[in-house]
Amino acid sequence: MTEPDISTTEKLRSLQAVAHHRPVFMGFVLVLSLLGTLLEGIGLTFLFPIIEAAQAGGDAAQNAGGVTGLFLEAYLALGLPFTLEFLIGGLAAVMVVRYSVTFLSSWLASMLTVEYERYLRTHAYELALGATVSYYDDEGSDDILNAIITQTQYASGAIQQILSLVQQTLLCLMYAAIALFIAPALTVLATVVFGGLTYLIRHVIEPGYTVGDRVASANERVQENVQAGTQGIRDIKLFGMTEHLLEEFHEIVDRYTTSRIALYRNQIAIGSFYELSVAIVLFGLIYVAITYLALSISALGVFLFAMFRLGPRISGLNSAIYAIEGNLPHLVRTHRFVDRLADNQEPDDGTRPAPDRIDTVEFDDVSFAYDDGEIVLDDISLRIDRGEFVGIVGPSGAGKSTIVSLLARTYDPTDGEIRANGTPVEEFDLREWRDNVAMVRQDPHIFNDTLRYNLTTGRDVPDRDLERVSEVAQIAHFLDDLPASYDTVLGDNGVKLSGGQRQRVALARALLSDAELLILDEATSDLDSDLERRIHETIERLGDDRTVVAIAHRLSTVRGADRIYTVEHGRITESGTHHDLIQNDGKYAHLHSIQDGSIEHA
Ligand SMILES: Nc1ncnc2c1ncn2[C@@H]1O[C@H](COP(=O)(O)OP(=O)(O)OP(=O)(O)O)[C@@H](O)[C@H]1O
Repeated sequence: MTEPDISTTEKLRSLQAVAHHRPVFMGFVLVLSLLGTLLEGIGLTFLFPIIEAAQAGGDAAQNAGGVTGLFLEAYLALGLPFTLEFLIGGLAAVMVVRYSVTFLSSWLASMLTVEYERYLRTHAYELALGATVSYYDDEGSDDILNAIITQTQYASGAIQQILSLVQQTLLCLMYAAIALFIAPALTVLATVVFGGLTYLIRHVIEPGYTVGDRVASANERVQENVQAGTQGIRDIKLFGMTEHLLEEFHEIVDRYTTSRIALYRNQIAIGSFYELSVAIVLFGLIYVAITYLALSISALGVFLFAMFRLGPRISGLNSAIYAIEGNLPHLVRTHRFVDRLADNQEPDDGTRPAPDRIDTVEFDDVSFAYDDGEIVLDDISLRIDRGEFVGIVGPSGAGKSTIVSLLARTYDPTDGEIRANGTPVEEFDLREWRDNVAMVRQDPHIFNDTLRYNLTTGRDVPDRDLERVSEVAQIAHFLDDLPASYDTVLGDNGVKLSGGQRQRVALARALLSDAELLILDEATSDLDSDLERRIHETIERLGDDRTVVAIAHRLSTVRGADRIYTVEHGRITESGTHHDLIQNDGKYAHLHSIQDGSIEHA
């Protein structure tokens, strides 16, 4: 899926969202950074009394004016001798605290980063599980997977970079303030030169977010390609698509690699070029300071030291900004994705408890169109009573599966109403309603877990219930062939089972749920007719409490139904028992005659 361009407002909104995540924790890290900066400043100004003490032969107190005077007062207050040894000791103590504080703030910042990644992933996954099926139809599950697994990882990197940016900015401001205090004119000159260099570099090198956006979109495509390759491996092999897929993969991975290298190269280039420039500029400043300004040795020492420390910080600042820009596209995409998920949540406005017993289900003039707007169901009206076996037949694409999707509320009607016991189904709590509906699809999902897990979906179920449904769904027939019986792992999407065995597992799973409505959407199509007939007979014998709706192309599947609806082009064109419909001599009779082989078909 192509993403629209990222606007500045969107970037700011994303950064704001990051800043609002755990604001107290973040505030604490920032306070620690500020403390680290102050301690660095104190450490730096320690150079004043140290140089002066060195010049005075060990005792700085003789000459204690200005900054040194402040240190003298502090030492007197603490009852410490104001000598070179104690000054160096003091500086060492300040540095120990300073670097301990920096360690703590960096550690907490990395904790925040990882924690933000966990938050983003969990939040996105929760929303993804609650999103509508039509959202999945539009977005594609591979994009959703990529957004949750990969994009969140890059996106969370932004939090650490933002904190590092703040740290670097504070340090820069502190060095600049000290330098300004010592030599205002020289500092202004240095600021102009450094500012000019920053401007130049940022206009010569491609912006971080442009390269970052290329990385993000290449990354998405890598994921799509690999997913197609792994999930569709059988068709890929059978249709000789390996080469084409690999060719595409190489192309995208090349783009990903070049963009990522460019991002790192630019980041390093900014750093290196800046450090070189700073070194050269500093020599110029030293020359100006010595030749034209009458600075004391201690002031000159501190000024130069501040400048030497400032240079790499400004370079670090630029790199941090570039890195943030590189990660911004991931962050913005992740936030967009989360917003889209939030906008596409399944409705939860139904407040009534769903009925424990469903006596009737009615479709009243129900029409439906998917997102593309084309009418798929047109004025469908039908009725299903408790204990009935209802069949739905019709040509491919007629709308049969859509009818039962509406019943399970995977989608809601565009027009008309579906009622259960006279109440519109939208008024029921969605989850409770779905507990009433057990659907078995033609191609059910089998979890890469044991047969037992696939039947119970993780619930505690007594063995006798397992055996009961296994008998009905004819699982017992192949159970002995499985090496560990119910505890056999069935492989990725049940790869170790045949199509018909997969269908039987899904059928048993549905029967075990004891839902009021059992919906079979081509659920036994992969079984031979004899096995299918036996399963259907057993299901029909389960009693009057079991309401069954079965969609089938093979008409023998629904031959025994209490009522059969024929659907054509989204409309119900006839209904009745098998006998009625044969008498009616309409579409059903026609399909029946084809399947019986009594007429030739083109
Ligand atoms: N998720 C979807 N988004 C858009 N259109 C869809 C979607 N699912 C189905 N359709 C369209 O709706 C129409 C009815 O599809 P449906 O699956 O209900 O038919 P069906 O009678 O069950 O077909 P089949 O017997 O082949 O399974 C088809 O034209 C199909 O292309």
